[in-house]
Amino acid sequence: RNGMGLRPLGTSAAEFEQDLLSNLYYRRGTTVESASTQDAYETLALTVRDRLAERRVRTAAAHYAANPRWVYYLSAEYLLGKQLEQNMLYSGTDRIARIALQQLGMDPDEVESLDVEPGLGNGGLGRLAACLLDAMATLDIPAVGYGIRYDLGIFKQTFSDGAQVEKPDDWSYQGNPWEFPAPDDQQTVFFYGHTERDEAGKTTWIPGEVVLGEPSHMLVPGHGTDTVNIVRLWRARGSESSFDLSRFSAGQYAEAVDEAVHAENISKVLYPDDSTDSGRELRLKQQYFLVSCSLRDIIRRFRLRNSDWADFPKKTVIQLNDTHPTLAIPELMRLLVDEEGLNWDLAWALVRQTFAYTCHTLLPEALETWPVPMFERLLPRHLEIIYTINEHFLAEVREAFPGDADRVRRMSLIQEEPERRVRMANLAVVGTQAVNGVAELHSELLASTTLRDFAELWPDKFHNVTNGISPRRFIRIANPTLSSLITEGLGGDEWIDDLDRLAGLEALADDASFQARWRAVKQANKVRLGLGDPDSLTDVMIKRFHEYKRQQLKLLHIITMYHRIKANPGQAYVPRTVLFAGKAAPAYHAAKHIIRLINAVAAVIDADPAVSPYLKVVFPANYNVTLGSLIIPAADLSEQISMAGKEASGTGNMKLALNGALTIGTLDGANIEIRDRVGGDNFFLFGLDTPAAVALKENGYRPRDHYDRDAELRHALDSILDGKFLGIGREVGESLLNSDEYLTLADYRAYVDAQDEVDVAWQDTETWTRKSILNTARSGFFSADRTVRDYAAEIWHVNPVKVAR
Ligand SMILES: CCc1ccc([C@H](C)CC(=O)N[C@@H]2O[C@H](CO)[C@@H](O)[C@H](O)[C@H]2O)cc1
Repeated sequence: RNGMGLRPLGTSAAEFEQDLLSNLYYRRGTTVESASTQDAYETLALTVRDRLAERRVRTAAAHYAANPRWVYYLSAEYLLGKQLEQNMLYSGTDRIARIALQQLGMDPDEVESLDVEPGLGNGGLGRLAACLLDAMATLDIPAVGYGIRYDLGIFKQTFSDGAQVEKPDDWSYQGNPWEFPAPDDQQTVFFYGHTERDEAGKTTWIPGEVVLGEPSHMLVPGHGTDTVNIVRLWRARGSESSFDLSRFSAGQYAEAVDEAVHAENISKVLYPDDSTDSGRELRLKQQYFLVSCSLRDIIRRFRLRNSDWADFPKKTVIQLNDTHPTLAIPELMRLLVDEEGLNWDLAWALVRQTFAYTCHTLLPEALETWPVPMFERLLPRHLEIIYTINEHFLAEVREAFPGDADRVRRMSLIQEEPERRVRMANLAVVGTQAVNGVAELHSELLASTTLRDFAELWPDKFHNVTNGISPRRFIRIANPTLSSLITEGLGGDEWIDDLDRLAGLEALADDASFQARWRAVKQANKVRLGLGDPDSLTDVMIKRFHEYKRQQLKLLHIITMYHRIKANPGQAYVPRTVLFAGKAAPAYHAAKHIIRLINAVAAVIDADPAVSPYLKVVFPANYNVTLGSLIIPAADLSEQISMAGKEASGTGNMKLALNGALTIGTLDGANIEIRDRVGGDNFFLFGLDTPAAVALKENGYRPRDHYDRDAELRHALDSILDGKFLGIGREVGESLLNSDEYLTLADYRAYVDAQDEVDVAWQDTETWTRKSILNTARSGFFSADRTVRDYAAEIWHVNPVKVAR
């Protein structure tokens, strides 16, 4: 019997098979003979889940006993990826599970193919949240992730005539075996209504709408340890009384369920924007729903072992993943002052010590602000609290910068002109003890531009924590063949949880046989991907579509190659497969025009026998964690070509370098730190850096100048404008020629020249392989474990709690 008084779950294939059978009979209610593949999948999932749940129980016991300082990660998005393969690896059941399934006459691959990816995020921010949760558990840090359990995740992308088409992603319509619903922990959330003050000055919020938040959690296992943390996702429900029986019996069926449907709409769908503030009221409702449910749950957990509010910040650090959960600041003030009766100053001191804020963008349009009238209607009490916070804060600003009215106007939590709006980024900075950017350049630019006023007032509040990625997800699971070659080369697999050990590969970078096997692994991964000629240079650009990321620049290079090959058919060319993948926000038309043009160019090249032997453009639909895990191991060249000063960090750049791809990139985001660590010889750098880009924009940038003086560029743009590609792309061509906000034409020549260097380098196979091995060997820094260690040391001040076996 283990510490929980239970017979420990077996580790042999026979014992696993036993558990499979009992789960098939007792939890799935069927037999081997009549079991469907879905039955087999659910049963397998439950059997694997049990082994992690066993650790979860021991983790909860250890955390309860330790009464530690907790990290609560509040995020509107989590891109967790498929769970089965990960949970089999972490529970050490991947081998025995396959044997047991075969024993029962089931095909493991067929069963595993039913695992679904919960697409509860848009891109970088959502995936980073998942990588950090994985690292926190692996480092034995007591932590809980809080989020929203959207019924519909990020839309499914298909193409029709090359144009993006969005379809709803009902990811859990077959159910989700990886979650534990906990309706008993439901919370009550208020909206609308008004506030009343009694003679003692105590404020009460009389809501106009009441909604229930029902949680379910998924296990977040650590790798190589027994810690199993959780991510708790809230789903909105109508209150008991929301079903109107009288209307129903009057035959008004729709009206009868109206209130319930209205409530459930709050967690119905993820907003598919990843850098433009939609400003929709439902989005604000989602954000408040998330923070209200989560804070009540955090306080419930605090009270299990503590009773003095003064201990709250000692036992609790809440990380705000961008501004989306910033309402947590006024909400905790409301709970402490209105419900717990603390005085304002004490409550404010506790709140500021409790929260920390990570900013993930530099784009002004991505910084959320909410119209005061909408805010007042939906959250009347919170607006009052924000006004009071602002009053105290602006007094502090006036004190520190007497007579500087402009600064007061810039720093105020309320934008006054042209309309009154609540500035969520300002509130996030004022209400937290720490603010960080996600790469060195980003953090510098935050302190010197976007949040400059605040950095001048509170310089010590500003930190940098460079992003990282889970080595478990993005090399051990995504690239098992490279992982076993590395394990062999290093004489052990400790590197997976201690990524700096990859440095040991440097000694093998020139070893001919190791090189040959390194190339063979990449080749096999290309064959596995099955998109384009495996012998060609696989040139990969995988990320959300946005003009600052400059997929349009990659497109100009493709068209230039096309023209060169057409113009000089006899010449030898490095065969290249250019792979795009990524979604555009449905309302982002400029990005969707670029997608359509890419597919048109791909079709024209594919149909051209003079070019297609040397150049192929592929664009697999519906980019997500699963597709990324297939593409990344097959990549030779990683496109990180954003306009300098625009990409906060990037994390795809780290995943591709870790898997041996060479980067062609600008001095932007984490590209700079990747180049510093892998070495300038092993990175293709080009383009304007941030100061040069800013200067060019300030001195009246004229894209047409580049068009006029660069023949290849002019030829490429003219072919777009003349409709040479199925008549598609005029909007793209005109916006480049007339506005080109992200300096695409200014960087064109340097980029094309750098790509020519790539072609030359590719032909020196040994040197290319050496550079590839060195990229992997020097990527240890970009482990999410290092990122979490930085957060823990600089911002969270938390310690690991070991879970006894
Ligand atoms: C209001 C709409 C909205 C939604 C999401 C966002 C995210 C912050 C966008 C995002 O995913 N940012 C990316 O975050 C990554 C993780 O830190 C960085 O690596 C990327 O550079 C950054 O673009 C902004 C605005």
